[in-house]
Amino acid sequence: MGQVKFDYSKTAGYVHEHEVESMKALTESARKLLLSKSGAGNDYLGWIDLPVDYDKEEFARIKKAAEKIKSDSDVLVVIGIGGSYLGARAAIEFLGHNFFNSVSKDLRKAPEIYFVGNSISSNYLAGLVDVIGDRDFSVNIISKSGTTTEPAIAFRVFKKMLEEKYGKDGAAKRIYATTDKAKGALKKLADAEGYEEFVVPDDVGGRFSVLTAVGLLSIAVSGVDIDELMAGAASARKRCIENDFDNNDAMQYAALRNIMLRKGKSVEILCDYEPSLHYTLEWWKQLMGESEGKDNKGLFPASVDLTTDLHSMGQFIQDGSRIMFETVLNVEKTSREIVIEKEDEDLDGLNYLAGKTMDFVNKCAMNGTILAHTDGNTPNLRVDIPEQTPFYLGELFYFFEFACGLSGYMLGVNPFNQPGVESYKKNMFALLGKPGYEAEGEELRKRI
Ligand SMILES: O=P(O)(O)OC[C@H]1O[C@H](O)[C@H](O)[C@@H](O)[C@@H]1O
Repeated sequence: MGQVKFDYSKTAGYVHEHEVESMKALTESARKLLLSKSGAGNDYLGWIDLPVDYDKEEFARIKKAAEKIKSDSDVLVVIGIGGSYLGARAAIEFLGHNFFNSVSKDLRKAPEIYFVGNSISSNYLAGLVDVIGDRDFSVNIISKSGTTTEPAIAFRVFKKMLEEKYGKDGAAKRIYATTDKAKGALKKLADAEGYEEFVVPDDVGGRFSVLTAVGLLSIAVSGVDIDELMAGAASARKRCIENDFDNNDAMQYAALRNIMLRKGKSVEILCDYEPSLHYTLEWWKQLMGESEGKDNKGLFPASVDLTTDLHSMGQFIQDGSRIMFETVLNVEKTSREIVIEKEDEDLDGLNYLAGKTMDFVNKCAMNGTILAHTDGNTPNLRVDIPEQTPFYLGELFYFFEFACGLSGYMLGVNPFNQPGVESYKKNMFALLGKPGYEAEGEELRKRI
């Protein structure tokens, strides 16, 4: 069986072995800090042991709830933002049909799944109401804090819609609340209304929560084997915590990221060659961005979908400001093959590809691009994913989480807080006239 692997061999002309060598001690001390739970943000390290130490009773309840939703709903509405949304969406897109919500139910074998409460767009929300129409649906409202504005607004709308359709009691049986075990407005509401509740553990921050009920319920509804997902994460965990640097992909990746930053590369672009990985990149951006972007430091995490964006951003990556490096997610074996056929008249000039698979073409594009960008002084790292299966996705999630924790400590920041996110919220509340923010509101309005 393969495994998710990290490869930095293509940086050979740019990063020297002695530079990697000199990072080993720092990477090892960051790992010690993580595993001994003695570093900054050590209240939020529950994700480290999660794959082997999770609430089995709740896990079984998640599976049961998923079966119920599958049996009584045509649509599942998942309400959440940031860490309460991106992991589930990443997993469902990585593992599901590329046109998950559009294919027939026979192919999908699950309800349609839509994400909402991740913006404040009334247009988007109203559109989703149209999509549901008069069909049966359920709601999974997810908020660790239980007080985030975007999901709270969306929940009001879908809660009312459910209550009008099924009555208060019927609606309560279709609402699943994933939140803190004790505090927050959502917890209070869920208790009062009698919703089925799932817990976001205190010591797992939002962006590290995909393998808790936050991600697992909707992932299970989509038909994914969540035991396999956890097994993959457990297998990556073992390597991350036990192996030495030379056999430790997460340590090597963390080291290479920090070498790049120190050499003046301030942007890391994560690249995929499969549209179904788009949200994996989005999940990664929150993970890295919120963990490292603080104290005026950090790599800016960006992403491109390839080859799509080679026709838009490719010019800049090849030839623009030399501020970035790339990390390519390489799916080694495609889930579905298409062979390019021969045509009698070669009008489009493609007969030289006859008999080749589309994936062969995709891989040639990838390898050619890696070399071209490297030659253009955009160094390339690569993460190899054997196949798009739950097991390997579990490995991938854990690999990135562990590397993120290491990399943040090597940078000298607390990777597990996000104080900067509060500034916009404060201004928004002040402008909205939220009680308690009156004076700030007056000041801000003068500046608009
Ligand atoms: O789950 P919630 O408490 O609603 O939080 C959702 C998201 O919003 C916040 O503003 C944080 O910056 C994120 O880290 C978090 O994932």
